[in-house]
Amino acid sequence: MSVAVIPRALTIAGSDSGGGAGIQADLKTFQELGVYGMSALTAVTAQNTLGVQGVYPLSAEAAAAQIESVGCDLGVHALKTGMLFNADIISAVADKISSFGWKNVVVDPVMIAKGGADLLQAEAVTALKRDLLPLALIVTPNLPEAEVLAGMSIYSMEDRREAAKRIHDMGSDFVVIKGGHEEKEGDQITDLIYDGRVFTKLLGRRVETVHTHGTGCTFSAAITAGLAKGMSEMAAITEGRAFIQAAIEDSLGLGQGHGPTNHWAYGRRRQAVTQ
Ligand SMILES: Nc1ncnc2c1ncn2[C@@H]1O[C@H](COP(=O)(O)OP(=O)(O)OP(=O)(O)O)[C@@H](O)[C@H]1O
Ligand SMILES: Cc1ncc(CO)c(N)n1
Repeated sequence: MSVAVIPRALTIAGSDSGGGAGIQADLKTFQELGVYGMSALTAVTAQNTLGVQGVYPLSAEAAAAQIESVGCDLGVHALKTGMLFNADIISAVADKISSFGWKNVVVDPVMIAKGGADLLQAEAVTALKRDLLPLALIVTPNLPEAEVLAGMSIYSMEDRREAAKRIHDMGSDFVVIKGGHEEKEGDQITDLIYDGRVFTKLLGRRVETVHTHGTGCTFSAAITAGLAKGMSEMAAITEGRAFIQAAIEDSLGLGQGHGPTNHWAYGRRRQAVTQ
């Protein structure tokens, strides 16, 4: 009798005490998508729907030790990185990914929280580009992050394509430039995917809401879960988009500011369809 393999995914990211972003969002998403979740913490944040009240980074050694513990025992089918905060942590994370030889690597290049707090030190961008992007299978910048990585302003779809090409040249096989920060024009949001050959637009319905805390974390975690289950990159990205769309549409209305999305929504909708 064969024993079913349990898909396992690791998130290397910061803690959001409010539970809507960071490792909390990632682990909820992994769980909802049938993937066993593991975590390596890089920083603790005191955070809620109103903003970030404090950032307490861990040492690079602590981050590396957690990755080693997970990698040498439980095994990792796919991983994502989120908030990495400084260049030392980035280098330590990149070293561990290389030494384990992990290929299903999703890099969410988290830089600034929606309220404006720095989640990555400015001087760490060089380390991100030099050490981590060459190891990425998929990188998922939002528009401001794509501008920083590509070193250009983005106004048009043509600019987005140029930025995607530049970021692809840094070593990631797939680049997904997310459209959540688009100027509001019309009722659609475009995520642009580039695989080094073809541009694909993923169109989604724009939801008018303030509850978009942790959308990028949740989206990249859903993609990672798909990869851990053996899905192709495009299938994982497409399911990730459906997961975050449902999570935004059915948001929970918690907190006094930018509230979390609903990590149950996608699974509940699928259950409703099969009943
Ligand atoms: N109002 C919205 N309606 C529908 N989809 C949205 C909305 N806002 C964001 N999205 C989708 O959510 C995903 C994440 O995009 P976004 O640009 O918000 O990421 P982010 O800025 O990195 O998020 P965060 O920093 O809060 O984690 C993308 O697939 C995007 O299209
Ligand atoms: C810990 C953490 N990671 C990422 C984000 C970006 O949403 C956040 N707000 N907090």
